[in-house]
Amino acid sequence: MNAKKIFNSWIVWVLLGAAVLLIFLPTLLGGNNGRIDTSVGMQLLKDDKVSEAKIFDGEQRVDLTLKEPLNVAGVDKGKNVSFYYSFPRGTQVVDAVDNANLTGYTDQPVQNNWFLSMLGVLIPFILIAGLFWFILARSQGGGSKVMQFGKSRAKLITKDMPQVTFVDVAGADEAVEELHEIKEFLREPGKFQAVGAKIPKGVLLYGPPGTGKTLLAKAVAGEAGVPFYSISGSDFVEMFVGVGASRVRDLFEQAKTNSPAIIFVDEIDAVGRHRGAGIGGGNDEREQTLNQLLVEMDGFDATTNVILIAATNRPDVLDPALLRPGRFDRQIPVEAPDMIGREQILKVHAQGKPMATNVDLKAVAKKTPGYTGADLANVLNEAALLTARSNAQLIDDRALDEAIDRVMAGPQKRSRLMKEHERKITAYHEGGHALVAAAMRQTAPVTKVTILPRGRALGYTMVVPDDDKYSVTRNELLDQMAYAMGGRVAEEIVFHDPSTGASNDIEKATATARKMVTDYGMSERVGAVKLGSSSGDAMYGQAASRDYSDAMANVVDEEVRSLIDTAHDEAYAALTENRHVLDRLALALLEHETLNQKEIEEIFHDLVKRPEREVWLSKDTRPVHSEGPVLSPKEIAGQQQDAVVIEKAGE
Ligand SMILES: Nc1ncnc2c1ncn2[C@@H]1O[C@H](COP(=O)(O)OP(=O)(O)OP(=O)(O)O)[C@@H](O)[C@H]1O
Ligand SMILES: [Zn+2]
Repeated sequence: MNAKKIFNSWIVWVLLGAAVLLIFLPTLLGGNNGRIDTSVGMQLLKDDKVSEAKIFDGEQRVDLTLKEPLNVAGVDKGKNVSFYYSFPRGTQVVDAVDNANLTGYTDQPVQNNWFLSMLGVLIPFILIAGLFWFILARSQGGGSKVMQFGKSRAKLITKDMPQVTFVDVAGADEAVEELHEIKEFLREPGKFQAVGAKIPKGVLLYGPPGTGKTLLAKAVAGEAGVPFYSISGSDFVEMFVGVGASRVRDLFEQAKTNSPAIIFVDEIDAVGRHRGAGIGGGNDEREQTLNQLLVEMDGFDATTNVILIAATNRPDVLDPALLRPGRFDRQIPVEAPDMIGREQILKVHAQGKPMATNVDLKAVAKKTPGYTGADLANVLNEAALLTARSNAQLIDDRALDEAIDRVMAGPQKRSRLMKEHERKITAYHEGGHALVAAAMRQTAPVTKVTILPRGRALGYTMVVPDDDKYSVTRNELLDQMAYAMGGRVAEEIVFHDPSTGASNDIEKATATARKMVTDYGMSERVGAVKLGSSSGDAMYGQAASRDYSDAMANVVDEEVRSLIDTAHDEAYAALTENRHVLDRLALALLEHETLNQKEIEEIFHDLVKRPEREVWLSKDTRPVHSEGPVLSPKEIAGQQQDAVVIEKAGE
């Protein structure tokens, strides 16, 4: 921990001061409490000025209460009547007290309230200890807000003149298009003001992490050539009330004096959460910050020329007040890129990286479904690192393949020596996934199987569709569940002793089954009903709320179980029917560790596919309607061409 930082913080000094004060307080107070000289005390007793006396044997102290207020020399106590003095050991003092004419007299032997005096000494130390504990806890909690407190705010608010432009943002054309207008406005506000056009005050970019939200915001500033002020929502959330709000004020002031400008607030959900939500109800500080933000936004007028861009992965938890017209009324989704987008992003990041001539970025894009811009940038960087490490000059396919796996699952664990039996289990497990996937009717081809451990996985099987998919059908989901169970079922069939390696598969299959029942309306017994709300604030530990009865919960559980059971049966059937293929695959895996799509297809040449499933009916009283869909114009055109070809062939 950085001690210097701690002592920079005034709050620490204040607390330390308080503790020191407390240590010396008893002494200081003692002086004021009317300590008098022994001789004076004895004289007072003699002069019959004392009404009550208390002797504390242990402390060798006598407390006196006088009959009337007295200004004793050296002790200006005004109207006080309580004094005490210390006495030397001996009977002298006791005699003096005895001889005096007192209304009350107590002799307290050695009892001397040690507990209380100990407490007086201990409390300051407890305070100091508590203080340090507090600092430690804070700094470990990742926030270390105490330490930042005294720091200049300018460091949290960064000003930048970004050089990036829209060209650097690939595969996010819709978002870029929306932002073009903002750029135009910042460049030529007069043009918009002249026709009375209202420009949005705030733009909200939302989407998964790493999709380029920050990059987009910077690109707007870069294109318009205006300063870019950025701060993260989590920086606002200070422990001291009022700091966040004043920081917001600062930020807007800075931006306004340098307008036109862009203010970028990352992770706005940290301040912009629905008020009164989260653990323990509201958080005053956060609310104040949020309110200040709203006030500042409302204060924008047509001549302000400042645009607020915010980013979040959780638009669902934002306070509705933020989304009202005149605030973040423009909301732009920034999604993970599609295949073409991925290729474009790869092209952007491949600049300045020498590639082997046979490298096909389109193929890389195809192998990386679901990867975000940040992932792809990472893939190319990893590939470059691997190339440099092996002293090669050009990045080739092998480096790219390894980089893709690395980004997905972490580096290979070559050093991990697996026992032969464990490798065999893994080979059958992964073989089981691959075989069941290939035996299903609605599943994309298996493109890779490996038993090289990587990250936390012992191996993995990759099933990648030819095209991006935006929705999934019931049969496809059932297929997915079946091949998720495939690994576990293969272990069962071959070894009669399943391992723990399947826990992740089981978790995935169960999650799919539950969604089919509660979200997708794919269970006959439950029907097309949405159960529970998915807006549960998982980040704050709230589970999705359940808005159905216990009886319905039972039905859901039964349906989930039955779906899993069916998947288990299907995997079992596929694997037992093709046991010889499974053995062949396991053997190849044990020998080569990794198999590519071509090698897998060869092994599967005599694989028996599962039959199509029966037509699914949502209810018995809704029988199969035999008419299928119409042909699309494209299909009709295709058919006519076929007919022409057949005619030609028949000539
Ligand atoms: N569409 C894209 N085109 C080019 N590069 C991209 C794209 N998306 C992301 N990147 C790369 O990923 C990096 C991280 O992206 P960025 O920080 O903008 O993501 P983000 O959406 O703001 O993520 P977070 O939500 O985690 O803040 C960028 O600096 C850039 O190198
Ligand atoms: Zn598995």
